[in-house]
Amino acid sequence: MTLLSVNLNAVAQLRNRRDLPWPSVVGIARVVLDAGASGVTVHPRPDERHIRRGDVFDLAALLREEYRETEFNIEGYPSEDFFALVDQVKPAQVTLVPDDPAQATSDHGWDFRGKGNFLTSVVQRLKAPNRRISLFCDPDAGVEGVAAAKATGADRIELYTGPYGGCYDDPDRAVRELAALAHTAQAAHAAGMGVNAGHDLTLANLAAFQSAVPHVAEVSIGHGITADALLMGFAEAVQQYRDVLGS
Ligand SMILES: CC(=O)[C@@H](O)[C@H](O)COP(=O)(O)O
Ligand SMILES: NCC(=O)COP(=O)(O)O
Repeated sequence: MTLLSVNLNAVAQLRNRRDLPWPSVVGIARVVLDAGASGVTVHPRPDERHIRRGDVFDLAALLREEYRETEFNIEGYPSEDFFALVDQVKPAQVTLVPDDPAQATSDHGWDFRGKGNFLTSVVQRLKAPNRRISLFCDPDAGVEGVAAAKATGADRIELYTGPYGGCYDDPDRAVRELAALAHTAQAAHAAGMGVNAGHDLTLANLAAFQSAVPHVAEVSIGHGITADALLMGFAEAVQQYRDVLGS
């Protein structure tokens, strides 16, 4: 069984088109949590192109007051602003990504060997009771990359599934991407690390991913499920993704 955390970035980006409060990020969070999502994910980027700091605090209050059994996952680059936000919000999970502020989206995992000392100090600074630290991880990190990730003291890796998601019109490459993801997931499990996954997962590619890649505890999905929700609504979309995940 793999849990589903719904990323609300795309909802916030739609809201930001106008100086108006809808669609409501908190309102959609309620819908997806009521539909059985295990939590919500946000990636507050420095330019606030989608999720704003206020959204983070509003969502933290919602989960603390109304959805105590669910998890808040905050993604971001470990800047001083990010540390301060995490200290104030105290999410259940922090997912660290090596993103430059100018990046259009997250498109690579950490260089665990080259940034090992940096990540070790960051993980130690973020460690707290009831908080999990996850590191964004390239699909081909393999045994050596996972060993370097483990050495930082992080709890989990998050498999970057963007290259797999981009194979929607290339089934042969999709098989190769899944093999790399499965190898790294197996290595993480053997090393005693938890395995998350995310980026460009969709209803169309999730079943093959779920069949091929072992030990995945949680997927965080935003862009694809939002596209589906425009057609079927978020409650139905969450149910269909959960049906595939068995959660
Ligand atoms: C880390 C990752 O792959 C996504 O969670 C990220 O949140 C995508 O960011 P954008 O929604 O800004 O593309
Ligand atoms: N960590 C991946 C995530 O939260 C959502 O990524 P995407 O589904 O919006 O590509």
